[in-house]
Amino acid sequence: MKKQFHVVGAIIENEQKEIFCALRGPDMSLAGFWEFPGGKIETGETPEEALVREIKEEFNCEIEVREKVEDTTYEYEDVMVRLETFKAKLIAREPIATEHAEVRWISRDEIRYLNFAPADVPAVEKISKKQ
Ligand SMILES: Nc1nc2c([nH]c(=O)n2[C@H]2C[C@H](O)[C@@H](COP(=O)(O)OP(=O)(O)OP(=O)(O)O)O2)c(=O)[nH]1
Repeated sequence: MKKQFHVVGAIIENEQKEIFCALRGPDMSLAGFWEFPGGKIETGETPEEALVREIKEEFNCEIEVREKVEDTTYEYEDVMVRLETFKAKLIAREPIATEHAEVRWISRDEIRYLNFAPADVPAVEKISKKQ
């Protein structure tokens, strides 16, 4: 059976209504794909706790987790990923890339043109339509 990961991703919106997107680097799995920042839930954590921890670890900032946007399971060639995405607000510091190749704030009109990881596509489509 394939390995299964339960992953959380944050849809962080700024005051200009742009969304924070991160590009996976060459040393990461799914290299070259854009994603919503986040990571794997550890044992004993709620999805919201995992998201706050991952964003602090990888982007050195604090978020507050808001409502859930999407819950999708995607079967990659070697792993199954269940990705839950949540809206989130920055409450302290600006996010900075420590592991990712690049980060960008993108408008909802433009977000569909980024090459997002396949598991993220339903969430990207959902937020692209909403203004
Ligand atoms: N963080 C995040 N991961 C995602 C998204 N979409 C998606 O398929 N993934 C996948 C990539 C990874 O296989 C896994 C998340 O793992 P992680 O962010 O903890 O990454 P990692 O570098 O520790 O994982 P890995 O390279 O060891 O596989 O979920 C997304 O929007 N955000």
